[in-house]
Amino acid sequence: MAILKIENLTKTYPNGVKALDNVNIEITNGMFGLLGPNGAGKSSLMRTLATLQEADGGSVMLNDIDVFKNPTELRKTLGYLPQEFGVYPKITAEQLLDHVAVLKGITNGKERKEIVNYLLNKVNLYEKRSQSVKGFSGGMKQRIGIAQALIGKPQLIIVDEPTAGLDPGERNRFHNLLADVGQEVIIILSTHIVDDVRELCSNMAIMNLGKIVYQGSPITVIDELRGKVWQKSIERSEVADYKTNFNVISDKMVAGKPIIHVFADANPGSGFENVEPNLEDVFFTKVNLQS
Ligand SMILES: Nc1ncnc2c1ncn2[C@@H]1O[C@H](COP(=O)(O)OP(=O)(O)OP(=O)(O)O)[C@@H](O)[C@H]1O
Repeated sequence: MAILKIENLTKTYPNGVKALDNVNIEITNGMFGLLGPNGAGKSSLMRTLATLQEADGGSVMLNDIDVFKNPTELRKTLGYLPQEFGVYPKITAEQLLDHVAVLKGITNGKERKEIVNYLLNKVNLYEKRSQSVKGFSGGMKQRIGIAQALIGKPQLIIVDEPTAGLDPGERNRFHNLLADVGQEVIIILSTHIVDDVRELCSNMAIMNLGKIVYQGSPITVIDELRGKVWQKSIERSEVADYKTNFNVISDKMVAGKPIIHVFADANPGSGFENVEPNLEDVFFTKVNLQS
């Protein structure tokens, strides 16, 4: 079983932005969701774990590998799918995987061919292996991206905002693929899409303004909110007033009318009804009410 221990991680950019503010997380096998709004610091954390940028302080251990002291060791066992997966203009799917396999130190040509074919099949792109990756759809690009991340049997796989820009069908296929990669390794899924985490992850953390504001299972944190989320349909002109007078978690338009969710220990007033909390409520409670 793999364990990733992140301790007291800090990073302040030269412009003064504190992107990582004493981050502590422990992650074991399976899919771990890192949820946060844009600018929360997720990419900074992912890039630091992938040894693409240095932290100012703190430590990261993957089993007995000290990631900052021994980045080369970490890279041997890392699969990384960055937010923007850039590819060379003319390269085919097969050539791309072969190239990454060379970079990961698989020097034997026959072995490389076997791995490349296995992965092309696994991500359902074998038939497209001779096509230029540049012309792939968003979903196909993400699947070839995960295939390259799987080369070399990594213990830690990091995927940064993998479903942004995918249509629902592509998103589904990508989810199935991630779930299929299995429970053998640590997969960190960084996203601002609450549904991605709800559907895939047994453990998660919520990040905001460089800090971890929650870590645990989605189910536990939903249980903690039970009985405390109240819903009311109001007029558009009333939204600002309600935001001033109540702990409004979120407001959403349903059939042209705003429906607000309010956080309160007891019924906040007439017209409110208690509703079953969802992960989106959790996310907005942690992000909006604590910052
Ligand atoms: N190279 C950099 N120099 C200066 N500031 C940066 C740099 N990279 C990120 N930031 C800032 O650090 C904060 C965290 O950014 P980061 O990209 O890590 O967040 P994020 O949660 O991944 O957001 P997004 O989903 O938008 O990528 C933001 O305020 C961002 O503007």
